[in-house]
Amino acid sequence: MTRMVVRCPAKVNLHLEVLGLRPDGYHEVRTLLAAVGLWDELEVEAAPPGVWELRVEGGVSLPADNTVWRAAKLLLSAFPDAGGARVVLRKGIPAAAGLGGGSADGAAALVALAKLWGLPVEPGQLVAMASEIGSDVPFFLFGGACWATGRGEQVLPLPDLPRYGVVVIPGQEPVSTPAVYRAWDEAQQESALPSFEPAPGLPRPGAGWHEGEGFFLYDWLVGKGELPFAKLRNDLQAAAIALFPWIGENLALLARFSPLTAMVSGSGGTVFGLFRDEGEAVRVAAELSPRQAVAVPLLRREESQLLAHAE
Ligand SMILES: C[C@@](CO)(OP(=O)(O)O)[C@H](O)COP(=O)(O)OP(=O)(O)OC[C@H]1O[C@@H](n2ccc(N)nc2=O)[C@H](O)[C@@H]1O
Ligand SMILES: Nc1ncnc2c1ncn2[C@@H]1O[C@H](COP(=O)(O)OP(=O)(O)O)[C@@H](O)[C@H]1O
Repeated sequence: MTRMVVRCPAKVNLHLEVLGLRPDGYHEVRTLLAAVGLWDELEVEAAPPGVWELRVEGGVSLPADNTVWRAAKLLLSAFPDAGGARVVLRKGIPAAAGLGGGSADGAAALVALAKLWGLPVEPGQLVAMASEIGSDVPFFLFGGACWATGRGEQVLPLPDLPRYGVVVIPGQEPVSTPAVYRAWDEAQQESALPSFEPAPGLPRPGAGWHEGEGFFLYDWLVGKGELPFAKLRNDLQAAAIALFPWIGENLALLARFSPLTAMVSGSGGTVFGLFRDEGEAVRVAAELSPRQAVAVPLLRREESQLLAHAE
């Protein structure tokens, strides 16, 4: 294999609980992540050892230490003789929007370069490298719908969701994830809640797990019901809106169309609405078009497998 093109999907957080600030500076979260059909494209071509070139297309300029380069560095430090690469990253996913584009690119770079260089990477090693790149990166190795805990890097794959239609409004300016988490911290201090001490591996009642009720996705998981739309929420939403009031305005616009649920994705500024099917999502997006709204499908696991799209 000397050349490969991999498509990298975006994600939305259908549910995001923030449990508290951890001693390591990250926040303990529980989140329902779902891959959606909004894509970046990563093209990798084999080159002699020592050659590394990355061209980014799509009007976005990325930091030198971007997620694609970080993926390559991790592989090269584990396999120093792996080789070189010429890479083109075509950005279709808006950056710093809560859609996980950088994380998807990092995961795609790991799998594409490992394949290109023929590296014997163990699955566990790949997941460990992914979590080193970023908290949301392991999710993209699994795709579909996943429940993620810890700082978001501990991922449990879930069954595919029904074919809901999603309308996303990406927003008008980049939103910094650390700034939104900091705003969440400040809001907690004002309400004088204690900070969070993680006890890894132990389910904690009160978040996702409702005492007496069990895991709040249980009925859906065992095929006994719909997603619990009324219980889905994003704990970062208020902080994101406080920093960027236009996020709240976009949310209000979506709410007019009676979605099953509508919320901020991750730390924003994307807001999304969930609709019964793709046809309804397409009609809503057409009415919201001045706000750059797009209708995107929720992807089945099979459709969001990174290598499944390799040419
Ligand atoms: C909010 C979420 C929800 O899925 O997504 P985005 O809005 O970024 O897409 C994630 O928690 C973002 O994950 P990700 O973007 O991978 O974050 P990382 O690169 O690991 O961390 C960037 C910074 O965000 C903060 N951070 C991130 C994850 C986490 N659980 N707690 C944090 O406090 C920290 O300040 C960290 O230095
Ligand atoms: N491959 C990449 N694509 C986009 N942004 C990247 C990438 N690598 C690093 N970044 C940096 O990560 C930040 C967050 O990007 P992104 O993953 O798009 O958003 P979010 O974390 O909100 O989902 C960007 O502002 C950018 O500086």
